[in-house]
Parts: sequence; C-alpha cells; structure tokens
Amino acid sequence: MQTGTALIYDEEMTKYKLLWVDPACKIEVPERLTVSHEALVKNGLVDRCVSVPVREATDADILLVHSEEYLEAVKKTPFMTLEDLMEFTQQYGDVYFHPNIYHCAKLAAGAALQLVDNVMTGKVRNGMALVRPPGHHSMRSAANGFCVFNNVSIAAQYAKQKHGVERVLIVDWDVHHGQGVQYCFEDDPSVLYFSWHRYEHQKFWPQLRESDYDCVGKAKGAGFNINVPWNKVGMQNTDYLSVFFHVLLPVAYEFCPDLVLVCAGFDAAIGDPEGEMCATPDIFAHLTHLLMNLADGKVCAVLEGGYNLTSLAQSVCQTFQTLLGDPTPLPVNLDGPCQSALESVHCVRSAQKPYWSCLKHAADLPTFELSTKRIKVVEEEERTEKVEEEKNTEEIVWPDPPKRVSPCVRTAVVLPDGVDCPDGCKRFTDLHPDPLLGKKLENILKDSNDSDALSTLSSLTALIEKMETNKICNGLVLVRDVSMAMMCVVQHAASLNKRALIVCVANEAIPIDLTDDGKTIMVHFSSKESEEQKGKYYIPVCLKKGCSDTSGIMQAVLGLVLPLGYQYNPDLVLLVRMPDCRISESVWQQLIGILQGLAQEHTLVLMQENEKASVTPSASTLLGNPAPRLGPLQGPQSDDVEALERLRQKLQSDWTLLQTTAPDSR
Ligand SMILES: CC(O)(O)CCCCCNCCCN
Ligand SMILES: [Zn+2]
Repeated sequence: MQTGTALIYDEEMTKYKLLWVDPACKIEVPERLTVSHEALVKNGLVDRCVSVPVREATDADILLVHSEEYLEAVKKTPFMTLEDLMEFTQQYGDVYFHPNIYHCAKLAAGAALQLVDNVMTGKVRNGMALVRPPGHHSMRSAANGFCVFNNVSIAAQYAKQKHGVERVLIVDWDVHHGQGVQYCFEDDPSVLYFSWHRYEHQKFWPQLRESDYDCVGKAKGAGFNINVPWNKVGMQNTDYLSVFFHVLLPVAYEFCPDLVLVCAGFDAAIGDPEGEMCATPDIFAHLTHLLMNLADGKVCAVLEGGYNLTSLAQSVCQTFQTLLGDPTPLPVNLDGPCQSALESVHCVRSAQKPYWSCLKHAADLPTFELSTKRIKVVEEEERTEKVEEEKNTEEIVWPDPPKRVSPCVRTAVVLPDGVDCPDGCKRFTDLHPDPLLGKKLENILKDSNDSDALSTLSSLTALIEKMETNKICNGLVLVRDVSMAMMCVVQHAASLNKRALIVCVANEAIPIDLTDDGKTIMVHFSSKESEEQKGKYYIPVCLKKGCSDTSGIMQAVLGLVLPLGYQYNPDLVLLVRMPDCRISESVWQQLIGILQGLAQEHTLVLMQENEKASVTPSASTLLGNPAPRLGPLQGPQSDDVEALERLRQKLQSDWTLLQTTAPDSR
C-alpha cells in the first residue's frame, strides 16, 4: 500500500513582494510562506513528510492553460524597470508584478506538477505544495487576484496528458471564487470543479455573475462546475461540513475521480481579512479527511490564499496532519447550518439536480429564489465595492487547535486462533480480565459458563478502555455471536459514560433495546422497513435491495450518517457487520474510512468469526490506508431515496445538520 505525504516548499518563492503602494495587494506577503513552513518545522511535521523539490514549469506546461502572447508578455517582466512593472500591472486586476515573480510563478506551477508526478507514480500517497504566487484567479491571457499562472489548472491538464488521468476533481476551499479554473474547464466533463466563495449576492470581489450557483458549466461540461456562494460572512464549521455532506461528497462519489486536486486557500478560516468567516483551522483536518477516501487517496493540495498569518499556519498544519494520517480532532458543538448557508445548499442542489443522480430527488428552487432571481440583478451602483476600510481582524481570537496525538498502537485485533494478525496490527488480549465480568454481563450472556465467549467479551471491554484512554486508536474484533458482542459494547460504553454511535449493517431486525438516554445512537441498515419505533436514537435505514446496494448505502452514509454522526460527536464508533449482510468489501471499507473522521478515529469494527476474508481489507482501512474506489455510482433506488427523505424530515428537527432545504420563511 502506498504511503508517504509529500511536502513541496522552496524559499525562493518568498523572494518577491509588492514594490509600491496598493491597498488591494498588500496582504499578499512573503511571510505567508515562511510562517507556514516554520509552523510545520515547529510541529515536527516537516520530518514526517517526504520533501519533494520544486521545479520550474516549462513553457509547454504553462501553455497547457495560458496563451503564448500572455506567456511571452510575462517573460519580459524580469527585465522591466519599476515604472514598466507598474505600467504592466495596470492592465490586470488586483495583482502585482516584480522582477522575480515570473521565476516564482514557474516554481509555483512546477511545484504542483512535481506533486502530481510523485502521487501519480506512487512515490507518495498524497501531499501539499506551499507556493506563491497563488493560481486559481489567473486566466488564459490575464493575471488576476495575486495569481500569475493557474497552478492547479495546469496540474489538472498535466495529469490528464502525462498520466492518462480521465477524471479530475478540483476542490477549491479558498474563500474566493477561482474563476480562472472555472473558465478553463467549464465545458470539460473530465474535470469537476467545485468552489465555495464569499459572494454576498455579487457584491464581493471579483463580483462576477458567473460565480453564482446557477452557473453549472457549459455544453458537455454542464454539471461539472459547482459554485456554492456564501451570501453572508461569518460562516462556521457546520456550514462548511453541511456543504461537504449535502453537495460535494455525494457528487464526488458519483463522479469517482482518479485524482483530487485541492485549491487549498486558507482565507476561508477565522481571522482572515478577506473571508471574514468563522470556521476554525481544525475544520481543514475534517475537510481533508473527507476527501481522502476518494481516488484511492490520491489527494494533491496546492496553497492558494490565506492572509491571517496565525490561522494560515494553523490551518496548514491541520491539513498536513490529516494527510499524514493523524486522528482528526473531535468536531465539537456543531449546530446546524445558518439560514443563508442552507439557502445556498438548497439552491446549488436544485441547480445541479439535472446532472447528478444522487441529487435527482433534491428539492426544486425555493420560491423566494425564483421570484427574486429576476430582480436580483444587483444595480450597478450597489456593486461599487465598499472603500478598503481596515478590517479589524486583529482582535479576533480563537482557541488553539487541539493536540492530535497518534496512539502508540494504531489498530488492535481480537481474532480467533488460526486467523493471522494482519501486517501493521497488534493482536490484543485482556491481560487483567475482570473476575466480575460474567456477573456484569449475565443479562447478555446466555450461558455464563461459556468461557471463550467470556474471554472474547473481556478482550472487547478492555479494548474499549484502551481506546478511551487513547492507548489504542481503533480495533477489529471477530466474534461468534455478533449481536451479543454488540450489546456488550453498548452496555460497557454506557458504563464508561461514553457516547457510542453504532452503525449496523444487517439484513434483518436486530435484537437490541437502546436506552433512550442518548448515550447510544444506532443507525441500522437493513432491507426491511422496521415498524416498531425504538425511540429517537434508533435510526432504521431501509434499502430495498439490502446492503448490497452500493449507491443506496453511500447515499445514506454521506447524507445522513455523516451529518448526524458529526453533530452527535461520539466518543466511540462501533461498526457492526451482521452475518450474511451481503455488503460489498469496498463499501464496507469506505464505511470504515469515512467514519474515522469521528471520535478521533476510535472505530471498533465487529464481525462474525467466519468473515476471515474481510479481516485484511478492514484492517487495511483501519490502519489509515484509503478505501478502494467504488467506481462511478448509479442512482439510488427511488423508493429508497423517498424513504431516506422521510427519515430526514423526521430527524432534522433534532439533527439540524441533516437539513438540505431552507424553510421558505420569506
Ligand atoms: C488566492 C486568493 O483567492 O486568495 C487571491 C484573492 C485576491 C483578492 C483580491 N481582492 C483584494 C481586495 C483587498 N481587500
Ligand atoms: Zn482567496
């Protein structure tokens, strides 16, 4: 299995800066790179990465996206006087030139290409390039928004041409719209471009009509351009996650990319003078994690924006730690998305509905959008951007990101004799069995003299305690009686006062009575509609074709289990695979991989002892290896989607992160 995270950085890219007064450009300073790199050094992350050298993009590389006349013009800038540089800059918007910026722009683009080469040839699994100048605003024949060459667009074309990549997903989490990327690929169905961006109904820079949610791509590219406008500032972690769960991830899994490129701008983080958002740096740990089970884990992030040097450095470290496989921090206190974010999610899903089967049941445009859409053309005078007042982002403070310590044992296994311990795992036995365990479990144990059942259960309970004290990250346990073991885990977690999220894939009802105290939530995948109401903490997901229905499961995992799980924020995730549940191995691995974003990766996988064939693949994903791709997903069964929507309607008043439509509260 491919491992290793590339870090691409060269201090040469710090050697250009603004040489004259320009309020629009003064935030793009060399210190952006130095503070990011220094933070990586300080946190011991540079030593854990594979350092990959930069290279200059060649003319041929640059001409994959830009015109010859533009390249020739930029080539002249190193020899220009200051006056010439200022004159040359005038023709573009919100960007500046410098005698050394052409050299740095070639290095920035070349760094992205080095990253693609190393990931595509399997020298590393993933990586991030710390570069300046950024890229996503630059266009075929124009510099713009601090950008000279479109680093990520060049990387996408390069990946297709040199490595035969057929489908590239570009995720642009920078707070500005990468219009340069949109223009480059808007009629190209092989590149799916996703961007969220501060928009404020076209009042925010670059004030483009084509940045709105209804610009979905052109001709063959229709549906392969996804714009999520933020029409208010102050968006929080929950707003970002809501867009990933209900817009990006369902489409990304349906698209099934061979490669994921990230326009990793960190001006979407709190404290940034450009974004004025409130999402904290640890959110990038989750956003990164949620992309890492796509494309067999081939994720290449390239720095774009980020102008608050504190949140930038923290966000860069959070991203690298996840790329390196460190447990994600707990997603604390997520309430639901704000009204404005919900309107954006609603509008994007309805605009993209014709193009993606995962959205075929999405709601239509909200009526208020239809009515104001015509009159929403913002009057010209309204659009004059407010004068550059100094944004008082200095006094904005936020808590330091939590420490993310990897337990010394990543994956512990409890296996019957005769089943080998997979590489990288550690066989676990309970060294100090609790003599009273039989008594404590008598309500569960049918036969308290059943010694090997008792020993398995004591290993199970001891393993949970090792996870809760962070000695072990996650675990895989094979048992004879899965239901009994599940009840034992539920009871033991409750006795430790730990919240457990149980995801159970089965094909028939399961004998369990959940306490109604919210200490345990169970999502039960089955093929039968369950009549009896087992309380609001028991969530039956019915799939007509049962757990063999890949797209049905994925639809439910992304749109229901993830939002609910993130909002519930469990201490432990218990993944239970009942005998003969017929789930496909790769879907099972996706389930394990995706849910590791919760509970600091404290996932306990429980299967029957005859599932020997699944031990190695399950362990591989628990060890942090990316789950295999599922292939482009078909549409889920209509009646399953309708059942899921009914379930969502029922649950979303308690679990507000499940919402996908804005109440028509006009
Ligand atoms: C890579 C990037 O998207 O971060 C570049 C953003 C350019 C912003 C231009 N306007 C700045 C106005 C100053 N308040
Ligand atoms: Zn930006």
